[in-house]
Amino acid sequence: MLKVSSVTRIFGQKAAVDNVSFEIDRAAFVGVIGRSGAGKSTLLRMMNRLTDASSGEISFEGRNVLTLQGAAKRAWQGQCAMIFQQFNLVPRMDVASNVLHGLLNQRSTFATMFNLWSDADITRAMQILDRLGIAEQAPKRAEALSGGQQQRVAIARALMQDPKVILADEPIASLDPMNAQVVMDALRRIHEEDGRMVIANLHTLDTARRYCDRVIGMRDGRVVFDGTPDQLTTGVARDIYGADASFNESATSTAITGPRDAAYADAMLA
Ligand SMILES: Nc1ncnc2c1ncn2[C@@H]1O[C@H](COP(=O)(O)OP(=O)(O)OP(=O)(O)O)[C@@H](O)[C@H]1O
Repeated sequence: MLKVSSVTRIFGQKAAVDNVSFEIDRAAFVGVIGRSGAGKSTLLRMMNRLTDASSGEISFEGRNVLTLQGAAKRAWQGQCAMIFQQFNLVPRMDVASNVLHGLLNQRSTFATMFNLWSDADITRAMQILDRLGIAEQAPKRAEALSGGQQQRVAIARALMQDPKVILADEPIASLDPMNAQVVMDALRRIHEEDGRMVIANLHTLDTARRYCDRVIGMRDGRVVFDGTPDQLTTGVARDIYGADASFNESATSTAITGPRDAAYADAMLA
């Protein structure tokens, strides 16, 4: 499905991503972990074509997305929606309009400028907000919402594109543990219910272990681990983070506690 082959990105003298290769053959939930500066964001940004690769290939369903230009590139960016640590919403715009802006790639500039959304688009935006438990926030300005709610608006905006892949760059790094759990549960549910691939950069081990089917560990631009959460032992984690024997897992923990079950998630979303 997604094949990353010998991808490198050089900034100045430094390889931010250094000859990275891996394959994801189904719509899995994949976590990418590693210390700050390991190259996680650069890797995701290359997939989404926000950053150019220096060399290598990234193919999705058999097509190299790194060479796409113009409309084909925009169409690919529509298929792999990106979610950011800082949500990247328009703060003074209402929540529903922020979500509708997920359609930007598919609409003319004219229609977008004048907010000419069809009834079907508006209904869909509201259904997606409802699914994420924040429909009642639709008329509010995005900036009036909590961080966890804003990230769910960003997820709703991504879903508006009906993407095959969701790329999440540190989606919970700005959130408290409770909101982090709500957002991760939402991403996991979207993955399970819709069969969308999720690739999430995560800075905490416990989150990666808990939510991901597969974890890729990066260090200094290279993949140093690629396996299941079970294989991600403390020793392996020490290697990925480049820490010595005093490595303490809790230093990379969001301290999410409590059972991950539907009732709990529903209570949080209510
Ligand atoms: N636009 C840029 N220009 C120059 N250097 C860059 C640029 N973007 C990233 N880098 C460098 O590339 C390396 C990898 O950065 P990247 O942001 O991909 O890492 P990361 O693992 O996502 O870290 P963080 O979690 O801190 O974002 C770092 O050394 C960073 O300074």
